[in-house]
Amino acid sequence: MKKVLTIAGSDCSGGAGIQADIKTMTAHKVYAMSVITALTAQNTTGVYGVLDAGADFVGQQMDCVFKDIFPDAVKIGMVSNIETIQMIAAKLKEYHAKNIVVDPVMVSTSGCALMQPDAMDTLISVLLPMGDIITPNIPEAEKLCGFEIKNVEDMKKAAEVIGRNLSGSVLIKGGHLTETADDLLYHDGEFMWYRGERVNNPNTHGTGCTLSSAIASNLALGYDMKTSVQNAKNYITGALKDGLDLGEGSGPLNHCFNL
Ligand SMILES: Nc1ncnc2c1ncn2[C@@H]1O[C@H](COP(=O)(O)OP(=O)(O)O)[C@@H](O)[C@H]1O
Ligand SMILES: Cc1ncc(COP(=O)(O)O)c(N)n1
Repeated sequence: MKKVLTIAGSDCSGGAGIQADIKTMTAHKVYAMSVITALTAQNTTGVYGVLDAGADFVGQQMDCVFKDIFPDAVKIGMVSNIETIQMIAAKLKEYHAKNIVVDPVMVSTSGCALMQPDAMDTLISVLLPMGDIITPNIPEAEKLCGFEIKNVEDMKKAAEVIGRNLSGSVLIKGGHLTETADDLLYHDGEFMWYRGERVNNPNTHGTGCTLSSAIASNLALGYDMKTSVQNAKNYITGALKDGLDLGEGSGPLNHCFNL
């Protein structure tokens, strides 16, 4: 069985973070492991509290995982502070982790900050360059490239600017555009569009976490980058189309729609 590790924050309401990641990985029939960076008290309406696990304890969890059940792929989500980011980067290097997917989580779908503002530079300079692929949404890509993204042309420019200093691929997710849900991959100097049917579903809590975990699962299963992104895109579209409607705010997806 292939094994995938998520390094992310816990979402007690089960729609995003570690919980979304484990459900997605399980639906892909890979063995899921988790290193928890922070506990969040959140639900579909907002994030009400964050309790950091602390860099040392994150490092200890990573030691336990990598020394025993070595993952075939690693997905990184919410990492809220500088020390934790540095610890994760050091451990990924120490253990020669492979198939690294970095989702630069900054703000939740409900609009709450999940990363301390002063951690941005460390994320950009230390963690993003370690990714085989990074998966910013449009607001995150805007922060990374420094200009506004209003249309698909801007997405291309942003992908090129963000990818310039990285050896891995950049996937800019188009979920925040209003007409389409097309994602753009910048891979080995080439652009590739993943055209997605825009699903009329306001319940998008955890879409980014789910997509990045689906990519990591596909990489672990041995698919190449382009195929992994396509398979993950098909999975997220299916999970959205299933139309689960839970909670008062932007609800979670049905991760098990295909089982
Ligand atoms: N309404 C929608 N219909 C179809 N796909 C969507 C929709 N909203 C988001 N997606 C897809 O979900 C994935 C996550 O994108 P996005 O919501 O932009 O990320 P994030 O959750 O990080 O903000 C992308 O593949 C995006 O195209
Ligand atoms: C612990 C945690 N991690 C990440 C997100 C972002 O979720 P989304 O996938 O909707 O951007 C979240 N709301 N909570």
